[in-house]
Amino acid sequence: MSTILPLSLVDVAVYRRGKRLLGPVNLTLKSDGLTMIIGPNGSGKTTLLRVMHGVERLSKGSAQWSIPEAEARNHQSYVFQTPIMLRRSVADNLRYPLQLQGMARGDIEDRVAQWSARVNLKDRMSLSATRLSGGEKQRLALARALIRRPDVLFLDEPCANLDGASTRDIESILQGALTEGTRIIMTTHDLGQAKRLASDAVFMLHGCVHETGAAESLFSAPQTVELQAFFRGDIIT
Ligand SMILES: Nc1ncnc2c1ncn2[C@@H]1O[C@H](COP(=O)(O)OP(=O)(O)OP(=O)(O)O)[C@@H](O)[C@H]1O
Repeated sequence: MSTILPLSLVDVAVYRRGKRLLGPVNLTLKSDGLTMIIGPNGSGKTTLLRVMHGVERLSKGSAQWSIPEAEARNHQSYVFQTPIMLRRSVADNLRYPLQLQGMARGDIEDRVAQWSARVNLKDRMSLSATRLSGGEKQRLALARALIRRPDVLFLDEPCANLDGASTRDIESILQGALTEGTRIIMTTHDLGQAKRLASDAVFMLHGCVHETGAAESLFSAPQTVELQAFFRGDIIT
């Protein structure tokens, strides 16, 4: 169970060059489960995720964890759509976040062995991470994010460029992390994935939270005509 949640966004807005990218957003994230952020292209999903992670400057409002933000940052990991690899071996990529934390060498090696097995990269450990396939890179990115045991994991479209088998691998790693109590907040364009993984969902439209709720009710009985249209696959303007 997370220690840094809930996260409260109060009247948050982000403007860039006079254009409103987000807001006003009022949203509270409770302490467990997987929140899926869905919505059409350009609706503000990534901006919302970045606001939550504290890497997007707010033009208005506040985003507050249950502990001071600087401290809360140490308990979060963020995985990008296109994984960024260190130009080093797979093993070194896994060691790196633990070295930054100042963990003892023996403990690092134990943790690295554990995670290389969990994400099925054991036989790739000495290979340069840049030579991995797309699916392997994303598994490594996830392992590198989870190896620190963050309270909260943010993921921006982690399966966007992956085939079915790789997507299944990623979802199974996420299910494992959820079972261990990691709080996950992610975006996806894949409604099937949203239904498979989400415990609650946030539907973004034109930079605002248009509808939100428990996944079960939101997917089976969307309340707004816009979300109904989105689920039908209509173009929403
Ligand atoms: N740094 C920026 N400066 C100006 N405009 C930006 C910036 N970042 C994003 N935008 C614009 O803000 C809007 C919201 O973008 P965002 O990436 O959050 O949407 P999204 O829902 O994640 O989109 P997609 O599904 O296409 O990834 C878009 O119109 C985008 O073009």
